[in-house]
Amino acid sequence: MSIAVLGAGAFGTALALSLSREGHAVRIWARDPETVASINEAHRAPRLPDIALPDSITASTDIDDVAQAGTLLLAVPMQALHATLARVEAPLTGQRLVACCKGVDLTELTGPTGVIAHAKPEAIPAILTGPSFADDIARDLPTALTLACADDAAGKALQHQLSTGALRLYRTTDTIGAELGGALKNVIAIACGACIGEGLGDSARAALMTRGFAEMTRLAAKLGAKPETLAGLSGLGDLALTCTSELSRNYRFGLALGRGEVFDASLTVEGVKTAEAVRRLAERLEIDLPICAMVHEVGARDTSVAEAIRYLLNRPLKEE
Ligand SMILES: NC(=O)C1=CN([C@@H]2O[C@H](COP(=O)(O)OP(=O)(O)OC[C@H]3O[C@@H](n4cnc5c(N)ncnc54)[C@H](OP(=O)(O)O)[C@@H]3O)[C@@H](O)[C@H]2O)C=CC1
Ligand SMILES: O=C(CO)COP(=O)(O)O
Repeated sequence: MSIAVLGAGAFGTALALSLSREGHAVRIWARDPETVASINEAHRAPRLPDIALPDSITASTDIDDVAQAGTLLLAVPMQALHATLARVEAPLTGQRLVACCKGVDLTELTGPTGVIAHAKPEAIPAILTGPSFADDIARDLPTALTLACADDAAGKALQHQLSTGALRLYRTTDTIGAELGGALKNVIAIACGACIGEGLGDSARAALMTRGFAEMTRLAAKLGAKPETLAGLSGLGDLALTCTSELSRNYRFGLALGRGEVFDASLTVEGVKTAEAVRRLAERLEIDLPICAMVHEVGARDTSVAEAIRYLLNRPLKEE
């Protein structure tokens, strides 16, 4: 079954490259004609500029043409997913739509598989998520990810189709758990970056990671996810990576907040809008997610990092 990627950013291009090494010819849809020309003529993607692409990776601005592939990897930012799917006019009956984005949609308050199910009910939704930097995948470094699909037969087929020599996929049917882990870890990574940027130290970061994980599992349990999914690659695994590495844009965004520096607005930082969506979800479900709430306020510049930390430290003492 053929594979195509919607979105010519760092992650979509890295996945295309990884699959091309297994002999797949991969087509990429990009909205920008200059990006398409760069991929087809210079064999470079502007958002992954240091890596040369093989001839077997080609690009087009014609989304309906690219979207004919049996497996479509959806690698646009979370808040652009619905609009990108809406651009595809032809029905996607029985096609496997694999979300590669991390977040919660601000309009629908669902993760990417919910958005896919709503926008393209005739397709099979899945999500590929877990600890991986695009650059590592592009350089063929060892990586392990979670492939979640409620349809287990389709999930098995995708696991085999998308695994490569360096990219090892584990499988689950728990799409809610997989997508919430990937979405929420970005919010906690912003908190951890802000903590280090403010000079509060590694002990405080460990506390934020642990209590942040408690918030992740609390929300996930309320939405019917399995606890073991949150404890796996898509949850704890990605939390560990993103909260400790300066390669993460979410972590670096937090660092800039803590240091009072300006951050490059052209970079994709999923945790900001996810924090807002999660705040709304928490209010709707009547659950307490104080770290996520503080990230939302600090990201919106309503509260300073120092005030947010003071608030978290002064909450009533309770059992762990
Ligand atoms: N980079 C990474 O290491 C990883 C990223 N991810 C996830 O992958 C997703 C994409 O991230 P990444 O590839 O890094 O992001 P990039 O910023 O590198 O690229 C984003 C891509 O989406 C396109 N895009 C942006 N806005 C829109 C829009 N409104 N409509 C259509 N296309 C749009 C961009 O086009 P243009 O260039 O024209 O702006 C670009 O092709 C995110 O959810 C991220 O969390 C997951 C794992 C690892
Ligand atoms: O999701 C990622 C790592 O798993 C990439 O993190 P950033 O989006 O913070 O760069």
